[in-house]
Amino acid sequence: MGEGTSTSLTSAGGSSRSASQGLHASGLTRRYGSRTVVDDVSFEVLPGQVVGFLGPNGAGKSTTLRMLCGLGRPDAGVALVDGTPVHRLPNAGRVIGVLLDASAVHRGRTVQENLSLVAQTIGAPRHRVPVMLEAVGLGAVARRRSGALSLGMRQRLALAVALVGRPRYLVLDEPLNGLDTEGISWVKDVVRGFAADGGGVLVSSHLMAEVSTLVERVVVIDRGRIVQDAPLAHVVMSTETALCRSTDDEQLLTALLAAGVEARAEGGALVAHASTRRIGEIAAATGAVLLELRPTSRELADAVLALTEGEFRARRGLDLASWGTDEEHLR
Ligand SMILES: Nc1ncnc2c1ncn2[C@@H]1O[C@H](COP(=O)(O)OP(=O)(O)OP(=O)(O)O)[C@@H](O)[C@H]1O
Repeated sequence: MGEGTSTSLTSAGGSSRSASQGLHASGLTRRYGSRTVVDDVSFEVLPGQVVGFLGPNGAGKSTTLRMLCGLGRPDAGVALVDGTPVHRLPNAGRVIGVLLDASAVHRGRTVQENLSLVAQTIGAPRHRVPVMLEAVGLGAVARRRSGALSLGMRQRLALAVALVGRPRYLVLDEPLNGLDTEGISWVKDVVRGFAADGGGVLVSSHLMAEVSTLVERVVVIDRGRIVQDAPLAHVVMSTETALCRSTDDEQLLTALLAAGVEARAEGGALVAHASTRRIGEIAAATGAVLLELRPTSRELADAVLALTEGEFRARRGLDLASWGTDEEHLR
């Protein structure tokens, strides 16, 4: 693949894959004083995957991402990149593209200077700089001081920084913040294209609706511990609400209500607030023949809230609204 060609936004991922390939967090642990803020965290991001890293404020996402990129040393555990401990990589910037803090640019330097500095530091070819600036839509402001950029433009510059070395992996902390609708859709396309070319992406975001249209797997962290690591489809599958149809829905509805299950007829089926197992048992006891029984899906935000609810309950004064809505985060 030629450098600086029309494939400039794509990853350097290859088609052959060995068992050790991928980004692996293995038992990562970080303590601040007596507090363990990341506790024995393990998960992986394989080439070609886009994985969402989700959790409430203060859950330990950024701390984990920093360790994964080699920017923070764990107190225990190790971060592996294609089988090599990240801190042993001679030039991690060419392997992992990192967007951790879009405002971490030299505000007095121009957009072009900032990107050139990074390219020089990680040994990326000089011609990648103008190519990347054009690719992220900053070609026209290349000579503008970075401090004068809008938040959305800073995000684009940060993405250019992450991509300039044609890495195999991307680690993106809140890459959608500050972007308008077009910008969000553009970043998502970049991420999808990167993964389609064999790169692996780990992305953290509070914009659940956006995440749910981007990732194929979800890792949820709460109070420093992984509470879920599963395909998106599995995570959004509700364990509390199911849809069912039987040869006699009226009889089944009566039986469900009699058993104390909240249920209603809807669109030629029954929607019942119980597990599929419970509904199956009630149907069997009634002698109803089930034609269909499946869990319904729910919003990703609701699923993650359900997984991390204890945290919110524990924090007085901070209710579920502390997640905010997508709109609030976009403001
Ligand atoms: N340098 C530090 N010194 C002490 N505590 C820290 C430090 N950095 C982070 N923490 C604490 O570690 C915990 C995890 O923080 P972290 O930034 O990783 O969470 P997060 O999930 O990224 O949160 P957010 O969604 O708000 O960005 C928090 O309680 C935070 O206060």
